Amino acid sequence: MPKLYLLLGGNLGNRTLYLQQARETIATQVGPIVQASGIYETAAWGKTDQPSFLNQVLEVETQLGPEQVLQTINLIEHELGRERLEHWGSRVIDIDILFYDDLVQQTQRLTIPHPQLHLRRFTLQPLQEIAPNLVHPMLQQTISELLIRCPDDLEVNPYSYSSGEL
Ligand SMILES: Nc1ncnc2c1ncn2[C@@H]1O[C@H](COP(=O)(O)OP(=O)(O)OP(=O)(O)O)[C@@H](O)[C@H]1O
Ligand SMILES: Nc1nc2c(c(=O)[nH]1)N=C(CO)CN2
Repeated sequence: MPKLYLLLGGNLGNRTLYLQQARETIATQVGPIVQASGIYETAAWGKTDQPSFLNQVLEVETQLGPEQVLQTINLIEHELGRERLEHWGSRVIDIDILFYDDLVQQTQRLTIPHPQLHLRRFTLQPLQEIAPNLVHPMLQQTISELLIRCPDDLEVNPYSYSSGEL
């Protein structure tokens, strides 16, 4: 079954509760979560004048194709109250597709692997926890290697491990 890596993030409201609700909905609508990283508190990247985020990475087994995954996670974001206000702005929940097996796809709607994952410590740190030896299919480097070379030095701190348990 295809293996999918998702990044969850949010910096508004009850951040742990939104992550928990996202995990529960993903498990029923996308597929079983086979690994979950701990939850990290991370300084806002890109647009820095906003509250810090909680981020977590999930490995999910799914029978959905990539476009169906995108449709489903957009619906979950909508159900949980996500409003698209501004690019890189504050949000209650954001769900990004990081990898879908070894697929490389660039269309207007969907880019896999996520085009900026190698530039974002808030993504690489939780990803490294559950998939250190995963090889990026375009960059041909492992997640551990990408993390060492990541130019971003924003703070990424462990926040909660118990909530990351399955
Ligand atoms: N790998 C991907 N995962 C999720 N959405 C993607 C991906 N590639 C392209 N998209 C497109 O991006 C849109 C969502 O953009 P969104 O508003 O979440 O961007 P953002 O979270 O502000 O920024 P970023 O994508 O840089 O994290 C989706 O509707 C989708 O069509
Ligand atoms: N720390 C952190 N910063 C961000 C995040 C995020 O999830 N975590 N998401 C963004 C838009 O996708 C922009 N900036």
